[in-house]
This record gives sequence, structure tokens and C-alpha cells, in this order.
Amino acid sequence: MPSPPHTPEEVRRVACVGAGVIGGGWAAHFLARGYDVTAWDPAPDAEEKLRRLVAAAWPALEQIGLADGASPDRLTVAATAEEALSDAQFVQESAPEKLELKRSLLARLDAAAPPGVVIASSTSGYPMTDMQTEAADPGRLVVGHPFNPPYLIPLVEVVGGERTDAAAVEWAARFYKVAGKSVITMERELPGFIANRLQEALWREALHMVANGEATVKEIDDSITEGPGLRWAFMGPCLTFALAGGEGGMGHMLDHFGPSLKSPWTRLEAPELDATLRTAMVEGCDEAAGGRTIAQLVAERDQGVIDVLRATGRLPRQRTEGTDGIARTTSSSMGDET
Ligand SMILES: NC(=O)C1=CN([C@@H]2O[C@H](COP(=O)(O)OP(=O)(O)OC[C@H]3O[C@@H](n4cnc5c(N)ncnc54)[C@H](O)[C@@H]3O)[C@@H](O)[C@H]2O)C=CC1
Ligand SMILES: C[N+](C)(C)CC(=O)CC(=O)[O-]
Repeated sequence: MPSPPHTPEEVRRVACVGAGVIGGGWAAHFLARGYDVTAWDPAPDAEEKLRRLVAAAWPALEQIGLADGASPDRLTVAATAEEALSDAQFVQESAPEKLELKRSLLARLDAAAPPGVVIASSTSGYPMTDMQTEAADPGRLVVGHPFNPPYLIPLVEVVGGERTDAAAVEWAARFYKVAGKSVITMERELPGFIANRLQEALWREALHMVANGEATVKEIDDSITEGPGLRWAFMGPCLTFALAGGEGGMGHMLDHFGPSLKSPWTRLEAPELDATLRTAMVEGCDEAAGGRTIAQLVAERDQGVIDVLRATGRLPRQRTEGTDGIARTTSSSMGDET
């Protein structure tokens, strides 16, 4: 891979390929951080949906603080991937989670991007080794796995594949930090990375409980939001459980509860996602939503994440308000820039 032509700090133009839930969320994030964003998505209604998503996200982004000059007007929608990438300094791919599609798309993006420009995939779980097989320069392809919505949840998991250059992984990790994200750089590939491997265990059990009529969708959601979820926003599952050992910490916790790890709380393979389970999940979510639309839930979620980020000190405590009443920060509002 030729060296990236720009340092992470010099990047001004980002291309977002695929502009659905995550590509649109990335576009909103990069716009709010003051970048010029060019998006491409083959769907005929993609531009309209993308602009709607950015407009819906913008009030939350104004609340947490925009970079100087940030504006939704700096979003351009290109007619082809090649046009979108022609002068891109970083590329974020967020196309559907289908391995064959990712393989050929990443090869196409590699052919279109300026030499050395790093290309990151938002994949939720494919190892880059499996996706970079058709690219002429696989050295610049990395995974940059975000969390929904990418414009509010700080974490990005960064990892390369067997044929990725270490320099590209390092560059991407630094770029995401400069762009206001909180980064975990993984030394080795794991399907599902770290967070989705953990989330999948929870999700598999949730689906089993619904399929077997053991718990409702609402009970499952309440069990997390009224319980462990409150702790997880600021203390992960390991430290949280260390406190379950009282003054003896993790040592006592393991001696006390270790044997129960062998008890069959979780023991099941992934459930069959048949029509009955699908309907139960959809109807359960409709019931839990209690008449709120997706747009209302998105606004509620965004406000909830902002409140948690604020309460846990992860949003800047001192923000300056412009004459237009919009908060602006001169550095990133989330994540660690160092
Ligand atoms: N939805 C989520 O919560 C998260 C999704 N991801 C990952 O982000 C990626 C995108 O997922 P979503 O945004 O949820 O899907 P989505 O279905 O909302 O958006 C995918 C977009 O890709 C477009 N598209 C279809 N074919 C394409 C092609 N050949 N080239 C470029 N774009 C194409 C579609 O028109 C659509 O707008 C996936 O890899 C997924 O695993 C990662 C983190 C969270
Ligand atoms: C549902 N999902 C597997 C696509 C979720 C993610 O990949 C991360 C997230 O936002 O939780």
C-alpha cells in the first residue's frame, strides 16, 4: 500500500458509501465534526432518505456541539461510487451485510480511491480477511465497526485483515480519534469483534426466551434498562462483577460464584428465526413502543444517549454558545483525541 497521502489531522473530505441507517449516521457524524462529506448509494430514494436522516440527527448534534463551520450543506450526493471517491481522503463503506457484496464493492472502491487513501468497512462481524480477497490493494482495507447511531455512540472497533498493512490500521485508529470517536484497536481478528460477540450472547438468549414464551419483549428490555444497563453505561461487566465480591473484589466473586458458571443458564445454540418468532419479536416491539413511531423512538434514544454521555462526563462540560444559540466546540466533543 502506498503511504496515505494525508495525515489523519489533514483530512477534510470523507466519502460515505452506502447511506442507510449506518452510512447516513456516519455522514451526520462527519458533517457535525466539520468535514465535507460525499455520499453514494445506488438506491433511487437514497438521497432523500439520507438528507432526512441527517436533518433528524442535527438537533442532537447541535446539542452536543458542532465543530466550527459544520453544516448539513456540506453533504454532496454523487451519482457513482467513482465520483464519490475521486478526491476522498478517507472512505467509510456501509453497504448491506452480505459477504459477496462487500468483497466486490471493496474491490471497486479500492480501484476508485486515490492511492494510499484508507478504506474502512462498517461490517458488524465479517473479518476483513474474508472481505479483502478481490481488492488489488488489500493493504489499505480495514474494519471500522461503529455503533448505532454513529453520530452519538463513541465506540469504533478497528481491526485489519491478514493482508492489511499495520500502517493502515494505525492511520484509521488515529483518524477516528481525531474525528471524535473512542477507538478500540484490535490486535487480531475475531468474528463479531468484541462488542458484538458480547451482544450476540445476550441477543441469542433474548430470542430463545421469546420463542419459548419464557419472557416478553418488554420484560427483556426492562430487565436491562432497569437493571444491568444502568451500570454498563459507565462501568463494564467485569468491574461491575468485581464489586459483586464486596471487599474481596473479583477474587472473592469468582470463588463465591465461580461454580455457578457451570450451571446451565446459557446452553443453547442460535434459535431458528422462523416466521412465528419473527412475528413475536415484531409484535412485541410494537407493543413495547406503545404507539411511538420509529422517528419518535430515534429522537428519544438520541436524547437518552446525550443525557447519559453528559451524566457520565463524556460530553464537554464547558461549551460555548454562538449567537445563533448553537453549541460549538473547537475540539472533538466525544472520544479521546490523544
Ligand atoms: N444497523 C446497525 O445497527 C449497524 C449496522 N452496521 C453495519 O453497517 C452496514 C450497513 O448496515 P445498515 O446501515 O444497517 O443497512 P441499511 O440497509 O440501512 O443500509 C444499507 C444501504 O446500502 C445501500 N446499498 C445497497 N447495495 C449497495 C452497494 N452495492 N453499494 C453501496 N451501497 C449499497 C442500500 O441502498 C442502503 O441504503 C452493514 O455492514 C452492517 O453490518 C454496523 C453497526 C450497526
Ligand atoms: C444489530 N447489529 C449487529 C447490526 C448491531 C451492531 O453491529 C452494533 C450496534 O449498533 O449495536
